[in-house]
Amino acid sequence: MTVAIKIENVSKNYGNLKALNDVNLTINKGEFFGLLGPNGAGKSTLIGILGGLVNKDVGRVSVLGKDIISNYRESKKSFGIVPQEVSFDPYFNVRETLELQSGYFGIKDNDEKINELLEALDLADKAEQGPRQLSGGMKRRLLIAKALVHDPEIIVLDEPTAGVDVELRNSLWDYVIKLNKQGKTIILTTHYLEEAETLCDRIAIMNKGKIVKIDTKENLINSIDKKLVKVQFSDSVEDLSDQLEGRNYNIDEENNEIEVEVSKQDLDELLKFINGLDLHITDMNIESAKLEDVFIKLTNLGGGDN
Ligand SMILES: Nc1ncnc2c1ncn2[C@@H]1O[C@H](COP(=O)(O)OP(=O)(O)OP(=O)(O)O)[C@@H](O)[C@H]1O
Repeated sequence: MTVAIKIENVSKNYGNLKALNDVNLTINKGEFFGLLGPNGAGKSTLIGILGGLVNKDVGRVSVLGKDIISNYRESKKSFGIVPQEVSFDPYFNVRETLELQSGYFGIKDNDEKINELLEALDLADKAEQGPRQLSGGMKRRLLIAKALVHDPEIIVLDEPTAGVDVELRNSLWDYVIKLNKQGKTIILTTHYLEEAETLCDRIAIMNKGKIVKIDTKENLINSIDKKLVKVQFSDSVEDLSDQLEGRNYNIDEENNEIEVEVSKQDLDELLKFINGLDLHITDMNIESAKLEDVFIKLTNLGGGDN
C-alpha cells in the first residue's frame, strides 16, 4: 500500500494551548479517511499544517514519501484543500477565479478541467457571475472547484457541507466518490457524523489536540455494545413504567412506543420480556450502535467519566 500522508509526532501550541499534542497518523493512497472531533479538537490546525498555512512546532509530515517543508512546492501540488472559510476576490467571476487558480499552479489552458468542475458542481450557468452574485451554497461549490483545478492526488475537505442543501450535498458526494474511485485520496472533516459513517473507510477521532482512536468504521461501531429496541403497541403503554424499572428505557405515551437500550448479550432476554407483556405489538425496530455513539464515548461529550 502506498502511503499518502505520514504525520509523525506533530505538536502545535498557541501560547499555552496545545492545539496539537504529539499527533501520529498515516493515511494510505486511495483511502476515504474521516477526521472527526468536537469544536477545537485540532482538525483545522492539522489540515493547515498539511496545506502549509500553519507551522508546526515539532514533528514531521511527509506527503507521498516527501517531507512537506523541504518539498514545499511539490507537496502543495499534491493537495487540494477545501477550507472552512469562504472567501473570494470579488473582481473575478467564477470562471476567472478558476483560471486564476490554475495559473497559480502554472497550468495554462485548463478549460477541460474547469468545464468538468463547473458541470460536476452545477456551476456551469453561473460561470460568468461574480462571487457576490452567488448564494452561500454556490460559493461553497466554487471553493471546492477551486481546490480541484490542478487535479490534486489528495483532496482535503474541511466541513464542505456546512450550510449546504441536501440536493447539493448528494451531488457533491457523488462527485467526491467518483474521484475516490479514480484513486484520489480523500480526507474529510465533518460534524455530520452520518455523512462520515456513510462515506469513510477509516476514521480518526480527535479530542483536545490528540488522536484518541483510529480504526475502520466497522471496528469503531462494533466496539460499542449497544442495541436500541423500539417497539410500538396498539394499546396504551402508560402502565409499563413499573415493569420496565431497572432497565434503560424511554416511554412515548402519545405514540404507544417504548425504547429500551440493552447490550447484545441481553437482547434475547429483552425480546422475551417484551413478548411476555400483555400487549399487542404493531411495529418493532432494533438499531445497532452508530458512529455518533462512538464519538460521544471517545470525546466524552455526553458527560460522565467514560
Ligand atoms: N491562530 C490561532 N491562534 C490561537 N489559537 C488558535 C488558532 N487557531 C486555532 N486555535 C485554537 O486551537 C484549537 C484547535 O483549533 P482548530 O481550529 O484546529 O479545531 P477544529 O477541530 O478544527 O475545530 P472546529 O470543529 O470548531 O473547526 C482551538 O482551541 C482553537 O481555539
